[in-house]
Amino acid sequence: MATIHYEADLGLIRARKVAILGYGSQGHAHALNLRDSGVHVRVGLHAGSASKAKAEAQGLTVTSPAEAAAWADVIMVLTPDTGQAALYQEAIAPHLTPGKTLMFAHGFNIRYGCIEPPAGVDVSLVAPKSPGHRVREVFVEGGGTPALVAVHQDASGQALALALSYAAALGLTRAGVLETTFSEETETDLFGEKAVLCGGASALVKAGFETLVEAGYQPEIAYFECLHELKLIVDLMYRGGLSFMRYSVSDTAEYGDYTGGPRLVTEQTKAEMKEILKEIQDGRYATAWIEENRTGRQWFEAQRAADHDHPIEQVGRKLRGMMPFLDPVEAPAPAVKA
Ligand SMILES: NC(=O)C1=CN([C@@H]2O[C@H](COP(=O)(O)OP(=O)(O)OC[C@H]3O[C@@H](n4cnc5c(N)ncnc54)[C@H](OP(=O)(O)O)[C@@H]3O)[C@@H](O)[C@H]2O)C=CC1
Ligand SMILES: CC[C@](O)(C(C)=O)C(=O)O
Ligand SMILES: [Mg+2]
Ligand SMILES: [Mg+2]
Repeated sequence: MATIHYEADLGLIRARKVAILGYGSQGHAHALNLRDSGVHVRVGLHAGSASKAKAEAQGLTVTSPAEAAAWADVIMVLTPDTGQAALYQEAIAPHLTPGKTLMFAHGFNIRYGCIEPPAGVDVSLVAPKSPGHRVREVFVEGGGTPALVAVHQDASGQALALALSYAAALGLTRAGVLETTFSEETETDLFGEKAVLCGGASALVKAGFETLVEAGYQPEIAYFECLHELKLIVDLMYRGGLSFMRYSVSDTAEYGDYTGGPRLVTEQTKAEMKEILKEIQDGRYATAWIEENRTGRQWFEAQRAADHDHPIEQVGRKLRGMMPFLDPVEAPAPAVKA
């Protein structure tokens, strides 16, 4: 049974100075939620950072990552995973004196041995099971998102209590903070995003859309059927599990669920999921991703560019533009053209 924390002593984190390195999806949410919970926060950003103006506009103090790391008792690393090892060497390690705490929102660099902190510091992880923008929005609404907590090094004997206090300041204990290890967090997170949440879901949505459009149906209908309505269906699962979704949809849809699902997600699909998990566990997947970044991310940027103007994206932009109540947003244009 998982150990789940719903309470923590906020006083511990309020008594520390916290540096948030990075101000992207997670960084802005952590910095703002901590600040609103009465914690002393500074943001560390590299020279020329596009995020700097946003952080300053929110009233946050922004310095270089090295200055923030030198100032802080707790250093939370919220920059992209594959750049963290270099940032650690340049800006964090020189200031990681005994008694400080190094924190992550994902265990990648510790799990795969890219960062090896010195003895004498605490190393922990608070990993929201949520995109950063929701971590902020749900906190502002008075709720919280679930999260995982893990300790890699406990020099002070207080590493878990401090990480839980940090999580509470983010609102995460309102939903539950599950104790885990860096390995379990890293491997399950990489598996979930690759096989189900991002890889699996977007491939399913695109294949459904393409099947309908190639058969001559209108792209607008295919968009609503395969992308827009998926959110509404997942919302039912989110609130009441698969059973409530099946209760809310028609019996005809439920019959389609039982007859269609197993034809698409077959034993072969599950065998591929197991292979994906094995590659994550033995480090092949992490090595490939680190190498892709080291060699300039050409393949990655080409995938991003190709999907940016996929027909489902073109028709989606037009339809969302007619529904301002959805609060439509545009992702930045890809760095390269398709
Ligand atoms: N995205 C999510 O919701 C989740 C992310 N995580 C983890 O959180 C961490 C951060 O990911 P995410 O929030 O997606 O990252 P983003 O890509 O959204 O943001 C990265 C931020 O880091 C800044 N940055 C880049 N390089 C440097 C540097 N050298 N020094 C200082 N700042 C830098 C960027 O600035 P600029 O853009 O101005 O260059 C940007 O503000 C990762 O470990 C990730 O695995 C965990 C759970 C969910
Ligand atoms: C599902 C993707 C994620 O793991 C997350 C939002 O939890 C990420 O790395 O962004
Ligand atoms: Mg995740
Ligand atoms: Mg992830």
